[in-house]
Amino acid sequence: MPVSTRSQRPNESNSEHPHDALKGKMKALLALYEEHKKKSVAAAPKNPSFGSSREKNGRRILVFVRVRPLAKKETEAGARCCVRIVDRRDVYLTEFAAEKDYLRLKRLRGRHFTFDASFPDSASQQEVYSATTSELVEAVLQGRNGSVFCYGATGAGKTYTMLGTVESPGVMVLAIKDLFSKIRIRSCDGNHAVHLSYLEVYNETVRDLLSPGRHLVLREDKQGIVAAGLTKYRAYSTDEVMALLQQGNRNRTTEPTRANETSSRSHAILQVLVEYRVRDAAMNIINKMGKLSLIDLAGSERALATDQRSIRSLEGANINRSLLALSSCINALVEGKKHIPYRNSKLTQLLKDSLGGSCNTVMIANISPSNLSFGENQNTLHWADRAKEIRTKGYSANEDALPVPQTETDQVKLVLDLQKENRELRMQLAKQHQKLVTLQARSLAPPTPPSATSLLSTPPTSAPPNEKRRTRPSFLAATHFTPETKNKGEDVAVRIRTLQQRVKTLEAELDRVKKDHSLQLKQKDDVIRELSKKGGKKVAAAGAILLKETNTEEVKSPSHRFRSPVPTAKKRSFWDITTANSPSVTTLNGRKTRSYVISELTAHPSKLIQPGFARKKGDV
Ligand SMILES: Nc1ncnc2c1ncn2[C@@H]1O[C@H](COP(=O)(O)OP(=O)(O)OP(=O)(O)O)[C@@H](O)[C@H]1O
Repeated sequence: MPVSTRSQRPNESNSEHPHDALKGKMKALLALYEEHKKKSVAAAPKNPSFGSSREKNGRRILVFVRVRPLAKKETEAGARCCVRIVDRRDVYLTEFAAEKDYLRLKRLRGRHFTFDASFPDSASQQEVYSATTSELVEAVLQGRNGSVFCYGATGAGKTYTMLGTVESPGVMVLAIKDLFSKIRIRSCDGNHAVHLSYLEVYNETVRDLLSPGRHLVLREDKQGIVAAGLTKYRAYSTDEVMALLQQGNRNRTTEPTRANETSSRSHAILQVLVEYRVRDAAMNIINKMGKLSLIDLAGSERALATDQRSIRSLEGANINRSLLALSSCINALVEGKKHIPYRNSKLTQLLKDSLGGSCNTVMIANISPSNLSFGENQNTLHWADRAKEIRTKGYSANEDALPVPQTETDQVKLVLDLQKENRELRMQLAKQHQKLVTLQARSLAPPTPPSATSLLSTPPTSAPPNEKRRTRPSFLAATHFTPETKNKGEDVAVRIRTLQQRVKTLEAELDRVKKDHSLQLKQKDDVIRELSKKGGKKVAAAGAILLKETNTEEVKSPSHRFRSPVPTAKKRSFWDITTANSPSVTTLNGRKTRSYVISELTAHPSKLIQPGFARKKGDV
């Protein structure tokens, strides 16, 4: 109703001045906006970091879902998209009525799931890697174990996610690249050693993919379940790891099934072990270790989806059996049962650490968007939803002592602390150097016992005599040279020899101190450089001062340690290798593998032949 407000006074009751109306509207709009903002914040995918999921009674397994694009075959078969991802977190699965089911034609049934993050078919490999695995790689470098496994029906995109193609490398490849670049940033003097092993579980037998031939036996030892005799390769560079990965993939068992032309018929586990040394508070060197397990499971499948013939049916039965064992373990873990039936299959024995140990675990559930795969998708999402409730134990006991800064203030504080420690170390070094110079001068001068006494008993420092000094044990306190106790008439030549010996010892000690110091400076500078990158301007400024200081030191870059050994022939990089559509080959035992051996290459056998990656997108 139009109201004339002209004659009304603004403070009159029931009157509404145009300004008031406007104000009211503004208020309502603001309230609406605030409400919307709150809702969208609540709906936005929470950062599924391990920090946030770290709780008293262990950490929850992080579960992600990835939808692959609709395949050409599916489109041709008239498939419709039945998966919708909202806010990168919620997955809506729609069940369409059958075309001829006229009564229910318009009736849609659906299910809704929420995960730590969900990736639509447009998500890139890098996006998936960054959200799911990059934190695990960082944690492995701090002595924690991490596992990533892909779960889903056959043809849902597990191998694509894990291995990828040469053009779009998957999680395994990106993790290894990231691991090496992180090591290069933080390592000093080849401090990190990377070992690699790659195995498959095929028909309930464990095989070494890097050295095929024998069946391996699983044993439980201090480190958990291990495959006895599994080859462990020491790797020095990303290229080397890629070559090993390709070698392993060529040996992996694959078969065309009705659902997927290169279906993985085995579960593959790539383990990357990182060993490194750190100093504890008492400056003792301690060894640490972090393990990253990257697992590409074979596809769960309906009997009809694959050929029901001979070997295939046996493979299918074994795959389903091990996946069933996996779901029993998930159930038992979720229900908090005391007995977890890990022993029911080789796969669950190998996954024991990832599911119930001290491990950061990530599950990536792969689904197809096709309504023809509704049943499989529902099944996958059901287990993924269940897995969300699994909690693994706390971090491993050998967790790194380096504090992880939470806020900018923490970072600034850490930088300042490190600067202070750095200054102290520099002072110590200067003092040691001064001592050496004095001793050298002393050795050249004619020996006069009383002055030698004063020299050696009083450290040459400008600090006041009563100043509290560091308690670092010094060789100067050694008892075997005490000039006061010597006779004045002692042979001068003997004294000089002794003194020269002391100088030698002192030089050796100084060398050691210098090395230690350089090592510590480098480690701290690396940390500061990293923090400066992460942190705000304050950190950058503080870091810059320190870097400036550090640059005056002669600290050798350790990066050379991570280069591959000098190649004898021109070494092809992983990226140079072509992926011609070579056919799979059959191995001696009759099973097919991902071997793509080109005839030209077989004439010159090399470690760096074709990668056994998943088929390209166009081949879907
Ligand atoms: N995100 C994706 N983008 C493009 N193509 C994809 C994607 N995911 C899967 N594909 C393609 O879908 C096909 C099947 O994928 P893949 O072989 O990875 O399935 P899988 O789950 O490993 O199957 P199986 O369990 O039978 O081994 C492949 O051709 C692959 O290239």
